[in-house]
This record gives sequence, C-alpha cells and structure tokens, in this order.
Amino acid sequence: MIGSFSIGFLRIGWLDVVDVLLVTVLFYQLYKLLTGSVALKVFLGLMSIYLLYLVVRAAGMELLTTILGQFMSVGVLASIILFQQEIRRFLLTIGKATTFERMRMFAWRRDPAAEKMNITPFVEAAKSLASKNTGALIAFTLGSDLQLYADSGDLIDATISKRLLMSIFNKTSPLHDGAVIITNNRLQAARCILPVSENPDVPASMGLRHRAAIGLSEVTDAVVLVVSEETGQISLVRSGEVFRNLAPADLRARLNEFLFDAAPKAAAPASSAAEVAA
Ligand SMILES: Nc1ncnc2c1ncn2[C@@H]1O[C@H](COP(=O)(O)OP(=O)(O)OP(=O)(O)O)[C@@H](O)[C@H]1O
Repeated sequence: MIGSFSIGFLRIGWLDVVDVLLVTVLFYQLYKLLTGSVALKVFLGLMSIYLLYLVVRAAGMELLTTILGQFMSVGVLASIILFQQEIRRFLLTIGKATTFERMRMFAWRRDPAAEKMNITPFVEAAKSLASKNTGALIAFTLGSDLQLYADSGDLIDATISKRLLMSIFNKTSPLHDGAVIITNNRLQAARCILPVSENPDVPASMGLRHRAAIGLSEVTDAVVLVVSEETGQISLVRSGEVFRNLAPADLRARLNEFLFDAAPKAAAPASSAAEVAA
C-alpha cells in the first residue's frame, strides 16, 4: 500500500489512520449524545455482545457464534427502534453542521430586510412581561427552517410590535400558550409547540418553557427568548446554551450579537448572568 508503514507485525496505511480517527470521532459523538441517558447503558450492552460475538467467532466457537450472529442480525433493527430519538438528534446535529445549512444561514444574513429587524419591541415587551411575571417564549428563525414548528401553531404573519407581543402573551389571550416564531422580520405564528430538551443536565429549576427553548436550540440554529413565569427572569437560548437573568440592556446586546453578528462581547452581561445549561 502507498504510504504505509509498519508497527511490529502490523502494516498500517494512511487510510487506516484516517479510518481509525473517523471511527473515534464517531464514537465520541455517539458517547456525547447518549451520555447520561438510559440509551447509553443499552448501547454499551449491545457493544459488549458485539465484542463477545467477534471473540467467539475468532475463536471458532460455532454454536455461540451462530446464536450471537442471529442476535446481531436483528440487533440493527432493534437498535433503530430503541434509539429512535438519539438517531434523530444525531442526524439533526449533522444536518445543522452541513455546508448546505451554513450556506442557507449565510444567505439569510445577507437579506437586508432581516438585518434591519428592529429588536426594540422584543426588549420592551420582555421587560414589561418580566415585571408582571408573565411567561413568554419567542423563537427567532436564522438558517434553519422553523416551518414545521410554525405549522403546529396558528399562523399570524403580522408586523412585529410591542403591543402585539404583549397581547399574545397576556395570560387571558387564547394565543398565550406555546411559542411565537419570528421569521423574516414578521411575527409568523403563535401557540407553536417546540421540541422539549431531554438533556438531563438542564437544572430542575427550569420549567417546560425553558426546556422547550433549549430543545429547539439543540435541533436548529434558532435563538430563543424566554421570560420565566415563575421568576420573571429573561433568558436567551442558543445552541443549548442558556444566558440567564439578562437585564434589558444585556438582552439587547445579546440579541444584536446572536441575530446580526454585531460586536458582542463588550456589552456582555456579568459572567454570573450567563449560565451554560447544556
Ligand atoms: N413544548 C412546548 N412548546 C412550546 N411551549 C411550551 C412547551 N412546553 C411548555 N410550554 C409553555 O410553557 C408553559 C408552562 O410551562 P411551565 O409551567 O413548566 O413553565 P414555568 O413553570 O413557568 O417554568 P419557566 O420558569 O420555564 O417559565 C406552557 O403554558 C406553555 O406556554
């Protein structure tokens, strides 16, 4: 083999090195995805049986090889059923990282209408809602398409204003439950259902509203604004990371940073205000 070298009796090519590195990365990603969940224990159980199968096959133990072989052949199908959620999350993670998705995100960022979006209504509404301990959940579309989630709610397609946001999240409003989705400078939909994060590291102090914000940010590149009903705290969530207890000025700075890539860090909140939840 071209470019191969030997370690003892082993002859290794560069392709083998790349192969091993890719498998290592794949297993590490799998481990990260499954860690803390019951699925990890099931996965380790399946891997142990597979290793045992390889050993007994190499040792030429016919009967055990046949039994474990039968188990392994249905194992792939069983794994797909058992790991439905994890496989979905894994594929979404890959999808999020693809060049195609990045190109779409880039295209959106060049959209002049999107860049001009006025964030004042969000900052003002969040401030008022927080002062009244009224919960709110607002997802901002970036590169990932949130149509699937918008379809789960009621289409609004309205110009964004503080008054509109306040009336939607008013506790007596029929639209206050669920999330509002902002797309292309418009309030696209309300009462939307977002995917709830299953991350076991999310603090118990965070309710379903925060979990839904984290969940959406794990599977898309959306930025999500949360006002807690319990504490009145304002948070922003991006890529599973929660920036908690933001003052209105911090919220404005973070929104500018996350939505428009404006110079961010200088206006960042005190480190205690930002917390990584995932
Ligand atoms: N999957 C979801 N998608 C969209 N909105 C959700 C989802 N799950 C919960 N919510 C919103 O969160 C509200 C209730 O959540 P919960 O009672 O856990 O919030 P909370 O106790 O006030 O916690 P938090 O401090 O996170 O606001 C619901 O009324 C709904 O509006």
